[in-house]
Amino acid sequence: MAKIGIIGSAGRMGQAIADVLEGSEHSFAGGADHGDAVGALAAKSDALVDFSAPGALAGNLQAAREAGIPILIGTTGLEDEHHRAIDEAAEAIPVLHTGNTSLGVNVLCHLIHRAAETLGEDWDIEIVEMHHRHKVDAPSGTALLMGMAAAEGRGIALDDNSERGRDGMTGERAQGAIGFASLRGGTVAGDHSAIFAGEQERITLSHSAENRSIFARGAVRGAAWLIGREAGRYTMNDVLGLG
Ligand SMILES: NC(=O)C1=CN([C@@H]2O[C@H](COP(=O)(O)OP(=O)(O)OC[C@H]3O[C@@H](n4cnc5c(N)ncnc54)[C@H](OP(=O)(O)O)[C@@H]3O)[C@@H](O)[C@H]2O)C=CC1
Ligand SMILES: O=C(O)C1=N[C@H](C(=O)O)C[C@H](O)C1
Repeated sequence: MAKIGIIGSAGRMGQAIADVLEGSEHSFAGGADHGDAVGALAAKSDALVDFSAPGALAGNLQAAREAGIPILIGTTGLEDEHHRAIDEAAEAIPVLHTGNTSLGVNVLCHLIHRAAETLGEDWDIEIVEMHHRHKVDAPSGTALLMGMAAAEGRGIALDDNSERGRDGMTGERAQGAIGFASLRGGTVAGDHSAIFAGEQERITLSHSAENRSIFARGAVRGAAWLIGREAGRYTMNDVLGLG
C-alpha cells in the first residue's frame, strides 16, 4: 500500500486519479495545486504523480528530489529544457514521464513501431488526434509518443522528419515525413490514429479513450511500481513489461 500525492489534484486528471485511488489498495496522500507547497505534499507521500502544467515541472522535480521519492509525470506540452530537467532529476530519483499512461496506447505504439519497420518509405505516415475543447497543447503527448514509435521503427529522427500544422501553400509532402494533425472539440477524452498510406491501400491503427479512468489507473500503477526502484528514467513499457 503506497501513499500517492497528486500534483494538479483539482484538475480533470487529478480528480480521476483520486477516484481510482479511493477504490484501490493505495491511498491518497494529499493534493497540490497553484500556490501550494509541493514540498509539504512530498514529505507525506511515497510517490508523486504530476498532471499539472509544464511551468510547474522544475519545482515538482525539486520537491521529489528533496524528499527522495519517485515521481510520475503525465504532463504534456514539454519542451527540450523540461526533458533535460527530467534527465537530471533521474540521476537522483526514479522518474517516469509519458504522454499516455494507458495500456492500450502503449500496446498501440508497439504495433506502430512494427508497421513502420515493415513498410517502406513509400508508405506515408500521418498521425491524427482529437481531444476535448479544453486541451491547451498540440500535438498531444500521445501523438508524439506514436510519432516516436514510427520514427524509431523506420530508423529516422522524429525531430528532423515531422510535418506539423499544415496551412496554405505547403508544397508536396516530403518523402519519409511523419505528419501530425490535431482536432479539438466537445468532451473527447482522447482519440488517436496512425495512418499508413501506401499506393492504393491504407492501414489505420487507432485507439479511443472512452474516459480518463484508463489514464488514471495507469498513473497509479506506474507510481506504485516506481517505489523502491533505483534512480533512473523509466517508461510505461518498463511498468507494463512490454519490453
Ligand atoms: N500522460 C497521460 O496519460 C495524460 C496526460 N494528461 C496531461 O495532464 C495534464 C493535465 O491535464 P488535465 O487534468 O486535463 O488539465 P486540467 O487543467 O484539468 O488540470 C491541471 C491542474 O493543474 C493545476 N496547475 C496548473 N499549473 C500549476 C502549477 N504551476 N502548480 C500547481 N498546479 C498547477 C491546475 O490548476 P489551475 O486550474 O488553477 O491552473 C489544474 O488543477 C495535461 O498536460 C494533459 O495533457 C492528461 C491525461 C492523460
Ligand atoms: O489533455 C488530455 O486530455 C490528454 N492528454 C494526453 C496527451 O496529450 O496525449 C493524454 C490523453 O490523450 C488525454
